Amino acid sequence: MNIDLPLSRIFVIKSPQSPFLSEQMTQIDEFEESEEIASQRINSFQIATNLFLSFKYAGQGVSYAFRTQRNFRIHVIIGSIALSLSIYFKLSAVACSIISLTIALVLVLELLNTALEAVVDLTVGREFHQLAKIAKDCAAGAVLIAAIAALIIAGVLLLPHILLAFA
Ligand SMILES: Nc1ncnc2c1ncn2[C@@H]1O[C@H](COP(=O)(O)OP(=O)(O)OP(=O)(O)O)[C@@H](O)[C@H]1O
Repeated sequence: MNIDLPLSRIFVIKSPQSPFLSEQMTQIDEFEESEEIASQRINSFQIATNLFLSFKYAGQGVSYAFRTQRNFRIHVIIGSIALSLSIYFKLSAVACSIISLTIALVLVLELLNTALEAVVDLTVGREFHQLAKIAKDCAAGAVLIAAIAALIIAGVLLLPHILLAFA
């Protein structure tokens, strides 16, 4: 059995009465051809020709998020405080690694949220679109969930040390 069969094709085969069957099959074939062309990124704007330039543009992305996104700055500040406290209280290597990973997760999702917002704005501009709302709300929701998880983890690992220091 061919397990690589696209879901859309399985759906079409299982619906022989579909009036759009041949049209859908043509669309799928065209899509597969265009996907091959797209994978070569012939029409893409490619200027990062070496590793150094790739790092430079990645750095510009982080810098853009820091300059323009208030939430990103807040997460960087809270993350830095949490990491400093982990070092100050001499938390174990495992605990420090877990805190670092949760901070990274929040920042990574914040960057992806910013990227998605840019792509949505590029696509729909100032027009209201229900799908644009879903895309932006879900991306923001992903950041929120990661931030709550980070707070819980920081609370579990750091709070006992903070309370002891003030006791
Ligand atoms: N084109 C659109 N169509 C429909 N709803 C939209 C559209 N653009 C934004 N929204 C709604 O407005 C909300 C805020 O969008 P906006 O682009 O201002 O993000 P933001 O305030 O920069 O978000 P964040 O704080 O996550 O960076 C979205 O979560 C969405 O509900």
